[in-house]
Amino acid sequence: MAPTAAEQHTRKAVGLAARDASGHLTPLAITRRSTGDDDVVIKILYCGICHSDLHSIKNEWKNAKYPMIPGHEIAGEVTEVGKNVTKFKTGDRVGVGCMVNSCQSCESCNKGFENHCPGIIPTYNTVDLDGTITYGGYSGMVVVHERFVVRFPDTIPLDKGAPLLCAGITVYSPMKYHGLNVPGMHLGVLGLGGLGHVAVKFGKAFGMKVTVISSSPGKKQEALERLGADAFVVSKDAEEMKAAMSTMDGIINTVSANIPMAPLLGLLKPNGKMIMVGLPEKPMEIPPFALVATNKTLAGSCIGGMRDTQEMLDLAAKHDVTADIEVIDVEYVNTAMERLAKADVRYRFVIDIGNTLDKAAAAAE
Ligand SMILES: NC(=O)c1ccc[n+]([C@@H]2O[C@H](COP(=O)([O-])OP(=O)(O)OC[C@H]3O[C@@H](n4cnc5c(N)ncnc54)[C@H](O)[C@@H]3O)[C@@H](O)[C@H]2O)c1
Ligand SMILES: [Zn+2]
Ligand SMILES: [Zn+2]
Repeated sequence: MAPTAAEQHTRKAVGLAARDASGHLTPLAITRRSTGDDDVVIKILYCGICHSDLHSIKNEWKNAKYPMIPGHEIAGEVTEVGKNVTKFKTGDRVGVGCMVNSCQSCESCNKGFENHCPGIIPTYNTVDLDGTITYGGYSGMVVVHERFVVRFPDTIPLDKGAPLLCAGITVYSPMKYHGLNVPGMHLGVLGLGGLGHVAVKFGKAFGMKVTVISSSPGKKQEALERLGADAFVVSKDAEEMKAAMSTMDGIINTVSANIPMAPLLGLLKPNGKMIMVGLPEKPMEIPPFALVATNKTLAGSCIGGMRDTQEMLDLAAKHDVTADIEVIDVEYVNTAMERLAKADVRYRFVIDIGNTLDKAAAAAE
């Protein structure tokens, strides 16, 4: 008789869980499934903090299941593989992003777009195919079907590489599929946070002209000097916005809050495209003329498929694209969340799980 889900989940692990919409994270003992034939067991060393983790633990998308262990920018090392696994072996440096399973047989899955599968299993806050709750990467280990594991190229450090698993693929995918990766094109990056700063780096890697559009004038110098952007427009500055009107071929909109859209759509050339990747809590108001008058496109984009995620990592290695990070201890995670809510991070917090989780868990006992 096949083992029940509970019988399969015998591997002890510890994670940082939110228990309610306060989002406060504290250690929680959990179990993960024992190694299935297609599974890769990963010792998690680093996990990035995505703004989606913050939206989720605070139940801003109204779908939280507590206790919730967030984290979908997972980097670590393989410690064991199931007997059917061919892509990975013990000791490999690997990553896991926003999903850990899908139906693996629908049209989307067959085309490599597991991110569009109606049966997608996100890395946390959902129920896996075996009926158990998924827990994310703010945790010591995870067991994942090999299809949803990617390999880090040797030159990408795991700490600076972890954010590529969500922030990287989320901006890379729309650039690829909306043709916003052409040398000489003018790309606007709206919002200079975790996603935005990686978009700037990919834009430059593709040979584009990149303009950051931000509400924070204080980020101008580092956007130009450190991240290599060509120009910086302060979205609250009417003169600067006017000067930049109708100049951009595309905009990747990474802003996590509701902001007026019409002036931003005005930055696009005729036929220009704005791709939404930010997920504010409330519906957006779009004045029809802002789109219709000069044939603009407003589109959305959700992470990316597994093949594209590996392609993105390989390209990142080739062009030396990694995240600018602040590595934190587990004890600091709640403070980091408060700072992320205030956009006070340059540009991604990454939790040093490997060196600090066990100590924090022991202290909490
Ligand atoms: N589409 C996807 O697949 C996908 C994947 C990952 C994240 N996301 C979403 O993308 C958004 C950004 O994620 P992130 O991790 O880069 O977050 P982040 O907090 O690092 O960056 C968000 C940026 O938005 C800016 N911002 C916030 N409020 C603003 C306001 N009122 N006016 C102007 N700018 C403002 C911040 O200054 C910051 O630069 C979040 O909503 C997240 O949930 C979507
Ligand atoms: Zn994310
Ligand atoms: Zn599918």
